[in-house]
Amino acid sequence: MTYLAVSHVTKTFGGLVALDDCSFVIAPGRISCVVGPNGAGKTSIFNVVTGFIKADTGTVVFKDKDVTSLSRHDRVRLGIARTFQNLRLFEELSALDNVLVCLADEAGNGPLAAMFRPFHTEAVLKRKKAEAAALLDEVGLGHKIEVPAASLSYGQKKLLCIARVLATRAELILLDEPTSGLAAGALDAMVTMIHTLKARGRTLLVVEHNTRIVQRIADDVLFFHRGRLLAQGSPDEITSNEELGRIYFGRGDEH
Ligand SMILES: Nc1ncnc2c1ncn2[C@@H]1O[C@H](COP(=O)(O)OP(=O)(O)OP(=O)(O)O)[C@@H](O)[C@H]1O
Repeated sequence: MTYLAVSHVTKTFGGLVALDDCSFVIAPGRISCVVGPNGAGKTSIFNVVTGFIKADTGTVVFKDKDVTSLSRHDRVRLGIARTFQNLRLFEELSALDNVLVCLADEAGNGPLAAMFRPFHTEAVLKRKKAEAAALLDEVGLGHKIEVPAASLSYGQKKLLCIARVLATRAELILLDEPTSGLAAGALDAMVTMIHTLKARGRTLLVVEHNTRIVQRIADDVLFFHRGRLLAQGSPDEITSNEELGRIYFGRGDEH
């Protein structure tokens, strides 16, 4: 079975080539880190895989199904979900409600059911609240259920984003810079969370700038530069490649 296959994807914005004929395959159950200098195309490839942008050319296949023309919502239903660099939480809502809105709807629980079978709807809501609370517990936020997202620390907000992704029941999870901006303790909690997701059978694609974190979490690394996938290999293969090192560190960036 082809788990995830991106083939010949190109995306331009005006004259700028954000993705240039990118092809790669991801095996299930692994953690693949997407690395490269600023503007390399890392977020763009996430956007193409999750349906947030449409590629000019190329295809995306997930579990043998061509999802290239599916909407982002249909892709979530098939099991592809993501987080964002800028989090996109409902800041004024509680942690619980932030997760609740991401929980998949149960069949037969539409507005008509609410009108004619209110007790059923109430029971469904109760079940969903319990499920959302369990997910918050799983990411270590069980004690913050009623707290508005705005009151959480930055590290807790990032964990809340993970709970929201889990609520979609996705099996392929794309995390856009999950460790950026985190202090040591929160960073270790996120690394542990990423390993836990893998241990529970999830497949992860992770945009990660910090090479030390890449070494701690990655089974495979995809190295992007100027929209092109320059290399795919093990963390050791990629970090020991002098040419890639020059590209990555050549701008004096701190990684
Ligand atoms: N919606 C857009 N409109 C115009 N240009 C865009 C758009 N999205 C991305 N780009 C451009 O495409 C290129 C790749 O951007 P992308 O965000 O994918 O890079 P990145 O590797 O994620 O960078 P960073 O590490 O800085 O987040 C950049 O030059 C960026 O400015």
